[in-house]
Amino acid sequence: MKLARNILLVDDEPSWLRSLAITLNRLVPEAKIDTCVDSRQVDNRLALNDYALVLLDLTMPFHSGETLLEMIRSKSPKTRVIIVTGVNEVDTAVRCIKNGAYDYFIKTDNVDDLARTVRRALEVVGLERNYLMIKERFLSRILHQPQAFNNILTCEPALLDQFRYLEAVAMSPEPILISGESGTGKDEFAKSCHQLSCADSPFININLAGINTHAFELQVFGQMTTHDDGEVCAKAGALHHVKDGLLYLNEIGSLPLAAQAKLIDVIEHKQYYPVGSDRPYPVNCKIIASTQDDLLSLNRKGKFRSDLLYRLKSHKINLPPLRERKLDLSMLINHFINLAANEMGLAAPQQPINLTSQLADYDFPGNLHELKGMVFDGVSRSDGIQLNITPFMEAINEGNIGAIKPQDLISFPRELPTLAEVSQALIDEAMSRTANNQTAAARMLGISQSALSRRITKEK
Ligand SMILES: Nc1ncnc2c1ncn2[C@@H]1O[C@H](COP(=O)(O)OP(=O)(O)OP(=O)(O)O)[C@@H](O)[C@H]1O
Repeated sequence: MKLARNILLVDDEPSWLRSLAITLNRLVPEAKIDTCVDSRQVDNRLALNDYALVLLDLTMPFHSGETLLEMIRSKSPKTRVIIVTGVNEVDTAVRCIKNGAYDYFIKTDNVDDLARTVRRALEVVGLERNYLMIKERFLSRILHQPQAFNNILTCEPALLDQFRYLEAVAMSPEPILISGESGTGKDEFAKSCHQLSCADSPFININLAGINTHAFELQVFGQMTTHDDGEVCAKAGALHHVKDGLLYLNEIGSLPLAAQAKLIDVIEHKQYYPVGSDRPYPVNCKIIASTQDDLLSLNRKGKFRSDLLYRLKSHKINLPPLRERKLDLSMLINHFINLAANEMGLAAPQQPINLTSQLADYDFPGNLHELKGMVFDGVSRSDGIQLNITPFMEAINEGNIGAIKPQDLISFPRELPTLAEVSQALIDEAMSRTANNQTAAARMLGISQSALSRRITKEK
């Protein structure tokens, strides 16, 4: 399911139908509008199309609006009906609402009010359908399109759960937020979502790290420039190019506050204005954002808007770091060995049997980026038979140096010095390293300057 936006206008007056379609196209640009002038065709049109909303006249030849209302409510209960009629009778209006109409408008009513109601009804239908679909899919616990996850190898139950969740929410009109450290597979998840929701449409990835508001607007919204001679030059942005595909906004935590306000407008109103234009254009794409930052803590520091945070969090995927996915290690190493060997035109070397146990305590701060780099390095240095493990050992050793405590580096003579001697030696060393600056020496030794001064005086 995409956004609920298909509307059928039913009225026996062709000129009214035409003008209503034009007005709604202008005021609710995200809607896709069909018209039907013959009440006998309504049943057929509903069977062929999945309409979110029907705007229905009451008095028509062949079938009255009230008969059609009853038929639509029983045959297409997920379709909402708004009565738009010249009949200004309270009794009729009450009867229609009781029989399931979403709202009732008189043709002379303000058309802006009608447009607002149409937009609200589309949102209600979208949310209802979305909720039902997520519930059905998530409860089934079966992956319907496992091929969408072909590039994400895992046997970790926590990640397999995320596959099911992504499949359930991929068609939702709400945005998805993917969070996780660098290299945990956020881009791969966004690509899987593209496969699941709109594989035949474009996938556009925009990295927001370091972007300013103007650059964001130009890149995402595009620009219209009117020259002095009246000629208009248009430079399309990502929202135009992506059409009904997927827009992936990478590093959303880096977006400046002013640009966040523009983005929330896009998500809320499903429309955007190119720079220099006051004409709204509809947004038809799916939006995924990703972050390495803790957006809640950025929000507390006033660097991330609450409204954007809560809209993005409607569907949230959190990817665990590689250090919490050690079950996957061996499989990922083999996968990257094959990738590397393929790319370098070499025979794929074997993974040493004990490699993963040697890596058991290594944290992989760079996650899969780091593992991939190590394996590629190991393949390029290998003899074609066994993977060269030098890059892994270098990383483990570098990691261990960081973990060494100062006391591990001290070596003692056979006969131990007294505490007083060690204390004096430490003070002398600190004073000599700091050119007799007591404040700096005290900081080095972890005591106050007055405490150091007392000790020095006592020694004298
Ligand atoms: N489960 C996986 N199986 C196989 N390859 C993977 C898996 N997850 C990620 N990769 C690969 O690891 C590398 C890093 O993944 P990816 O770029 O998706 O991470 P990221 O979280 O988006 O990183 P960054 O925050 O730096 O953009 C990529 O080459 C990707 O193809």
